Amino acid sequence: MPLLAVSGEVRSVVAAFRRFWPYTRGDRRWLLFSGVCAVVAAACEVAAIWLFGVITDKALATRDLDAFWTPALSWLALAVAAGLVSFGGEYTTALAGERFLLRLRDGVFAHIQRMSPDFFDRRRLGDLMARLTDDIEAIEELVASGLVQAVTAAVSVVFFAGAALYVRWDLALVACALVPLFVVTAKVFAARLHAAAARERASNGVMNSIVEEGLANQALVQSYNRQATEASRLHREGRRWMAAKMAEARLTASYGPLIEVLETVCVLVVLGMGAWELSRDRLTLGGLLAFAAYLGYLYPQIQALGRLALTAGEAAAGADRVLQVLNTPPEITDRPSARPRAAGRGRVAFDAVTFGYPGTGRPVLDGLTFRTRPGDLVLVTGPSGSGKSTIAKLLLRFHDPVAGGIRLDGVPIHDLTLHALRASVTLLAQENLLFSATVRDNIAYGRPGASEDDIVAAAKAADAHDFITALPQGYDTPVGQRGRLLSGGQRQRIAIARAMIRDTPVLILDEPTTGLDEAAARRVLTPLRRLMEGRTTILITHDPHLAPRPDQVIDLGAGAASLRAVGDGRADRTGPAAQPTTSR
Ligand SMILES: Nc1ncnc2c1ncn2[C@@H]1O[C@H](COP(=O)(O)OP(=O)(O)OP(=O)(O)O)[C@@H](O)[C@H]1O
Repeated sequence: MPLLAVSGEVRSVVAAFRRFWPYTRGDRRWLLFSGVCAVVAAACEVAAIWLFGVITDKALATRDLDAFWTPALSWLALAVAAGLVSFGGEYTTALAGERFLLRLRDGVFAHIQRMSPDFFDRRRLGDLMARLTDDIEAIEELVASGLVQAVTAAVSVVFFAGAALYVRWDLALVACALVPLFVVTAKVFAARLHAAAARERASNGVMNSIVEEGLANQALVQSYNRQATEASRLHREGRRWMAAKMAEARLTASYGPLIEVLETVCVLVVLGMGAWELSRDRLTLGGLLAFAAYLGYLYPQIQALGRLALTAGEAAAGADRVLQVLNTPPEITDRPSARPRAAGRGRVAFDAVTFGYPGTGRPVLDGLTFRTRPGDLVLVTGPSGSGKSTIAKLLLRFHDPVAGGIRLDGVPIHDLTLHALRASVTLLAQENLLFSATVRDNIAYGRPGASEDDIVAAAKAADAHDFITALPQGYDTPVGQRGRLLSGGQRQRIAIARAMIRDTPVLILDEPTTGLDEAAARRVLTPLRRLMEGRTTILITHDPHLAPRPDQVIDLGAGAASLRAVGDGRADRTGPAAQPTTSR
């Protein structure tokens, strides 16, 4: 922003500009077109003011009506032309701005989707959502429409100042001598506004989180009678947000009047000098009026530049928050040499895998080794917190082991692209979430483009077809937020159908009967067994009934992995602290 000297928030604005400018690619010609429109509109205004001076001197002062028509009609033509280019400029600015926003939101969302689930577990969803919506809009105000407004204001300043200089350079210099006052005022205000906006943005994120968490957990809130607590949490944060908003309002509200007083001082000084010149016959009345009109147009443009500096300060606060996300690299990425290999038959091998969650200092898995044949059933047991689900997260590469390696069909999993790896493994998690869509959409989520016959066949195999057809709209019934309009057992059977249609060689079942009562758990057993048929299955469970005849048992008891190979003894080794036990 031209009105700001180099300072903290200018660096922030420049950094944001540099980082986000590439997102304007494809729309720069529209931005350029908007800029050209702004120049033409400003030129039309300058010419119109000149015509106003001509009318005053040639028609009004001389009372000559004949001299009125030509400049008046020219003025009208200029007004129409200015109107048309203004429309074109504003429309293309909006178009470029909205397309910029679309691209930026897509880019940030794509980046966020590459983060491992741990990233989300450590952050508040509502805050991330605020970054993806409000904060991104603030950036648009800086980079796309902000830029066009800055160019418009800057060009207008040059034109009006040039015209004023042309009419009376000495008066114009006096008028311009007061401009630094505007600059200093804008700078002081922008710095303070940046700080207030940063508080406001952060508070907005927290408020969003409180609303999101409160609404997502309404059943818990109501059953624990905690409505008042939730309301007061929101109220407290709302007050903080209000205080920051009021600080912003105080600054913007006092900036306008202050600038107006400065402007009035400038205009009065110039008019005083003009009156002096007029009395000495060194200036015509039309000349003075045109000169005053140029100033009347010039100062608001300087004001607009100042205001843009304030907006830029606010936008930079939003940009900082988006940059925090964009500058966090995904923990797990494809190696350049990773290949999108086709899925094999599902041989899984863990070789001396050691892993601990970052910042916990203690390994959850310590030298875990096991191997499966295609189609094997591996039962993983152990007390709560012993690392059973961690095995699933490592196989899906939500995290990478600290030591040791994991192979799928003989290929180290980090030599596969994440897409290829995950296309070979299906996870049926403890808490099976459905999307807020229809039953059909939720099943088809397992394989986009699945045919109606495939969907029905998967639902039948999951023993879900009967209850689905009994629903009011059958396969078109909406399942509600997170599938909450269905029972736990029904949700689970739809999740089984979804896994069924995905049809991958490796399957991970993480406590698939958690949260189901005995009858519901029994009902999912048959479809679960159907799902496991012919796939390498890693079954994490406390319930041995789920897998009466496993090929291997991994017992992650009390910090030590004990591995029991059932059959041909493919279990090679256990964690260092454990002794392998082979049974049967
Ligand atoms: N994202 C994480 N960050 C830090 N620690 C974690 C994370 N996820 C799990 N842990 C810790 O790692 C340990 C193993 O967790 P894991 O979920 O694998 O246990 P589990 O055996 O599946 O437990 P449960 O039977 O209760 O589901 C736990 O002590 C847990 O606190």
